Amino acid sequence: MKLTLSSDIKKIEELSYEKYGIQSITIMENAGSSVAYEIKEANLDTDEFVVVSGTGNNGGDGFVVARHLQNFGYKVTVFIVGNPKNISGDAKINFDILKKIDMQIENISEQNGLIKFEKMIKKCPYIVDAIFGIGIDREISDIYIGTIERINLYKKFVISVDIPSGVDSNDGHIYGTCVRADKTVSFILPKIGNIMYPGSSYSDELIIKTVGIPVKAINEKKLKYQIVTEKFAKNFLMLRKRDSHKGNYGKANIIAGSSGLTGAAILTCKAALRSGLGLLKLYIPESLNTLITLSVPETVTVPLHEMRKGVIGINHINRIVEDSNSVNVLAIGPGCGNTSEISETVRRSILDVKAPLVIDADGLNALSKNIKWLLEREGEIVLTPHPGEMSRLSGYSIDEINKNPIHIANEFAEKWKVVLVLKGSRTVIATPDGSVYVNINGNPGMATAGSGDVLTGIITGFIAQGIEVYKSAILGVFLHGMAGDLMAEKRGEYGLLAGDIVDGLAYALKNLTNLNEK
Ligand SMILES: NC(=O)C1=CN([C@@H]2O[C@H](COP(=O)(O)OP(=O)(O)OC[C@H]3O[C@@H](n4cnc5c(N)ncnc54)[C@H](O)[C@@H]3O)[C@@H](O)[C@H]2O)[C@H](O)CC1
Ligand SMILES: [K+]
Repeated sequence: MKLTLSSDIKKIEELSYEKYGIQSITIMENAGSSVAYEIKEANLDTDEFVVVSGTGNNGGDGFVVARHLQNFGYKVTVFIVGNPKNISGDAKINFDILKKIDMQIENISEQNGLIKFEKMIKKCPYIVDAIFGIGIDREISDIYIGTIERINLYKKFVISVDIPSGVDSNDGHIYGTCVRADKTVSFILPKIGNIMYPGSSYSDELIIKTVGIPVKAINEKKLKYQIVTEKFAKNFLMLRKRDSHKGNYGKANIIAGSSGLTGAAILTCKAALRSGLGLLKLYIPESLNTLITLSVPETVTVPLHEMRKGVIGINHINRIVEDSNSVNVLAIGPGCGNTSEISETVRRSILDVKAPLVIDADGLNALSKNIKWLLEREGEIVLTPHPGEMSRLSGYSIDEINKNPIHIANEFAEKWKVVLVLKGSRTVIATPDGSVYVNINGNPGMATAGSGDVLTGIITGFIAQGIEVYKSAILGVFLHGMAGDLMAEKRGEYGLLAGDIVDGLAYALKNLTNLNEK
């Protein structure tokens, strides 16, 4: 499902009005009535509702909701917040209708308005939040703060129009305070602020309603962001033919692990194997070889003589590069340690390995000191940073990255021509052509040591099988989250281990392939 900026929505609405002859008042009517029907069908334990309207078009939607609720037999009181003189356009038309049908209208901004409002919502804690929609553009102040804080204090049920008031629809940040909604009815397509944190956490449920905008208008607007859904991801899976053999499922080389960090190598290999690839080769310091072969017997290991204990010496790089030019993918980084050897291995792989690369963890830390190596890269490459690694790669602070991961991932992927998997509560996959995919499954239990190693393994495994690189990244992130959700269902989030995600992968893949067979 596509994801929008407020400018995208405005462009789509403009196209609909100017090119396709749709009347904006019709869209407002459809928007407001869709919210009213959502309330009616929820069969809430009330026959009374309070509608809180701002003075913009979100407020206009609220006026339409009020009229439809009255028609459904609800007792409705409308509270305006802001100066009613600012109400204009379609909102004004609907405001004037309310006055003509003797709707109970109060003005919170008037003397004692807030006291009246508080008294009302104590009696009737069922509220429609139509204060701000995609038009909010600054910190919330004075009377609006008082209104929103009272809504959150006394509410029994709040339904937000388009987006909870206080969320920035373009990046999900909060303008100081925000309505906490039980439901949000958004229109046409979800906004980034509906999906990204913290905005996404201000509504328990999100419903998207088409409100009469022609599909032609939506398709005419090139939208670069989209949500990863099961329907979207499962199409990337390769079906396994009955008469196949392991050669059909590709080969991957992995450089991972060093003394004290073998767990990362084990998790990455197990995850790659669980993804269904044919043959996996792990380059490992020879002193760690026994441990690895006991832990992951399905992996072919290449024990390499160590110049320094527990580290792969640079004397092996030519062999690794040569080997890797005859496999489907090379992954570097999990548990490699921050050494000059790994840095040289990353450099040579970027420059000389034409097969797709997956670089994670310590491989990223090496790259971040020499980002210009990417300019000499010929083959495809996937980078899988968490915000800390992304900060070192991009120069943005971790706070900036967490505030706007979509924009920063998009900018970096286009600039450096990489597939970027920016991990987080909403993992973002950005591609060199400027497309951005937001994954919305997964759970906080997955924020655990080794979870990133598992993701690297999954993505590597899918590339090995011949799935396009960007699709492998999307499918890998989706399945990683699906596996984590399946295992959290069984074991809870607190006790979730990265190894559980590896176990969950098999079930997640089974579920997804069953869906494909239907
Ligand atoms: N015809 C249409 O455009 C339709 C829009 N839909 C709904 O309209 C909202 C967008 O409206 P809204 O969010 O109210 O934005 P506006 O620009 O109309 O008005 C906002 C109003 O508030 C002022 N403002 C912004 N931030 C603040 C603040 N922090 N404090 C105080 N005041 C603030 C701003 O200056 C404007 O004056 C959209 O979400 C839909 O719900 C219909 O659904 C479809 C038709
Ligand atoms: K709202």
